[in-house]
Amino acid sequence: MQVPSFSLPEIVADAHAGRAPAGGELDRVCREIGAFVLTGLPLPTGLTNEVLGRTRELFALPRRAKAALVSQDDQYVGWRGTDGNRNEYGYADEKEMFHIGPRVASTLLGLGDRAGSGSGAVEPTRGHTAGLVTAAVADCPLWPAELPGFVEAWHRYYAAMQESAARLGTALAAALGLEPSRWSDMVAGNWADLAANYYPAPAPSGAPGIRNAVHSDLTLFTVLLQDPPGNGGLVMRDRSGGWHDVAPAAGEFVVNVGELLTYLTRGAWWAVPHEVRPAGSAAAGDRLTIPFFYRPSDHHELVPFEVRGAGSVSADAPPTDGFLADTVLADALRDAGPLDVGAWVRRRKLQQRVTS
Ligand SMILES: O=C(O)CCC(=O)C(=O)O
Ligand SMILES: [Fe+2]
Repeated sequence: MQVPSFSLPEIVADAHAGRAPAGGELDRVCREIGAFVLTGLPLPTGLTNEVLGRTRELFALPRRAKAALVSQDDQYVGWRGTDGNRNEYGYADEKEMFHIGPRVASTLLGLGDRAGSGSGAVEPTRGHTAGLVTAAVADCPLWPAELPGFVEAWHRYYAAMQESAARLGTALAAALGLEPSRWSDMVAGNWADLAANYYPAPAPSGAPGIRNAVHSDLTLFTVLLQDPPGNGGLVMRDRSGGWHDVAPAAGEFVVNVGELLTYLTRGAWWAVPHEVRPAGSAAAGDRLTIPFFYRPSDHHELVPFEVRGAGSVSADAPPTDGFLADTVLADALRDAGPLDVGAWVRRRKLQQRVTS
């Protein structure tokens, strides 16, 4: 099964015209599947290939250079390796990661001053990028100073993702029937993170392991770029238990609903559990993906929306099969009271950590 596809300019135009985006389909898909393909993002020509290529250069650095990018203070940013390391949910995945956001790298916001300003692609002028790498590296030691092209591409891609997410937010708010300011106030000064997952080709001997164990994201939504061909393997589980393939394709992004939207809609929208299945064999090669994790700053207070179907799933209903999204659903229904995003995320991470 494939997930549905939406054109960003079309669903935004619907929202601006006061129509239900895609004739109500966007809302239905977010309730039932929690994932869709998105096209028509405002990206300058060549930027996705540039960011993918530069990110491959990062993972190709000698291990010692990458180890210098491990954060001492915050295990969720910087570089993390494969050797038996557990991911933030406590699972051992076969992947390396690099993760960064404005809470540790304030220069990421420097190119974002056009956000929300128009319909064209986000492209900083030369004057904007001059001195950027120097400023970024001086500001945050997690940037690889030996790869200026990486630092610049990540800033440009971050700005384009912020603009894309702002536009998508307009359409999602319309799909939920929210006042536009209710959404825009929530994401003003957001702490979206940009990350990369690198899954090496499996060893020629031995069974390939799971690449990214099942989880749902602690975001409002995530916008994922998959390296085409990338070798696939990503699957999403809809609310009724069906698994959907989301194969990489040029010009396509995968959007998945995150647990913050399940919480805010009190269960109406589905934070889709997903995983990256093992590569069939070493011949399948490696895989690179770049997720943009969109969430408000830790200081934002979560106040659930009044939307159709909110809370209509009973808190007493037993979890269907123990997937993580069932837990957040029960939490959302229990009405946890005022909670800021930072406290919510810390609580979710503790709940998700596996011990074996
Ligand atoms: O690499 C992928 O395809 C999925 C990545 C993912 O789910 C994540 O980083 O949260
Ligand atoms: Fe994910």
